Amino acid sequence: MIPSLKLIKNRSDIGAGTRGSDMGIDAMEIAAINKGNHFFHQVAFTEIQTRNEAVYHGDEDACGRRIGQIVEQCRQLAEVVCETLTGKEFPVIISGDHSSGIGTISGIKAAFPDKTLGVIWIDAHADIHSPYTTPSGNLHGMPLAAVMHQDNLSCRINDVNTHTAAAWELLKTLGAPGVKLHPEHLVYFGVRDTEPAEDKLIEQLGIQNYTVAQVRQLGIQHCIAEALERLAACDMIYVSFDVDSMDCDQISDGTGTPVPEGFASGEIISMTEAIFRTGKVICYEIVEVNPLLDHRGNRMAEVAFDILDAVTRPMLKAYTTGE
Ligand SMILES: NC(=[NH2+])NCCC[C@H](N)C(=O)O
Repeated sequence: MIPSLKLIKNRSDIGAGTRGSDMGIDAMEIAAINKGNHFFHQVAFTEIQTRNEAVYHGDEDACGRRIGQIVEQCRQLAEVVCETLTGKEFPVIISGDHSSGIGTISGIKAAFPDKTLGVIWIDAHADIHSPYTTPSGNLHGMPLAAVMHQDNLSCRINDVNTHTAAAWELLKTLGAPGVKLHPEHLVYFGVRDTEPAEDKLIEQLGIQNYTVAQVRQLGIQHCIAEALERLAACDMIYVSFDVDSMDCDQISDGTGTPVPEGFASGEIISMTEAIFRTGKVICYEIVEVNPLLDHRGNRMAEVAFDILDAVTRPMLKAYTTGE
């Protein structure tokens, strides 16, 4: 049976350095309305309470900005993701910034502690820093290190205070104890803007990244088939789509950390559809749409909505028609 889809709106932007990704959800809804598409009206949704007022507080955590509030945000998101999955629904999450990945993965592991998780992370960034290596202090650059328990201390550049260090340990244990994702069960698509500490860790852990050029040269179906082969031992797959994986020059700069030479939206759709065809995907997330930074009207949100619509349409159709 195909589970019914549950939309989780997580309007949190405090893991990013620039404000406004909390408005990405509303920008996508407006894009849908303007296209005459009733997705946001038809799909059941839950909203996660935000802590975005944290931007007004003094922040002592230079190596993990607003980390205390992000622990709470991710804890709450994890609870809702877990409830959704145990209620046999399929969570589709729209988040502000990508620190949400900690909450989502923690929720999946809370729901299925004994199952092996595979993650396909479609992003321009590796998001594998820890407070010890981050150049910015922004938590949206750290979600994968948190769930994989990778502090990467051999590349340490920061002195981390005790509050940040304690909150980081809390982030690692959200939802379920232990490592939630093993490096061999993570596959990147489109990563092209990293720092040396990330490059070293990726190499050391042997994490696979399919670059935009490789995907074009080898073909989408080939790369996805290979990626899925790598995740053959995984019982379930989470697809995390950061819109900055797309080409900011060709599509839009409506995202906090835009990067050129990325994917086209059609490529993202084909890749995601191929991943969904495995039947193993149990959760899908879109992040980092920031309409305040968009120099092309509401284009990033329009494109992000088209992708959401395309990848969820078969699921929606199946459960409304009972196929
Ligand atoms: N999810 C994102 N947009 N991440 C951007 C991270 C950028 C940079 N690596 C940092 O840690 O600050």
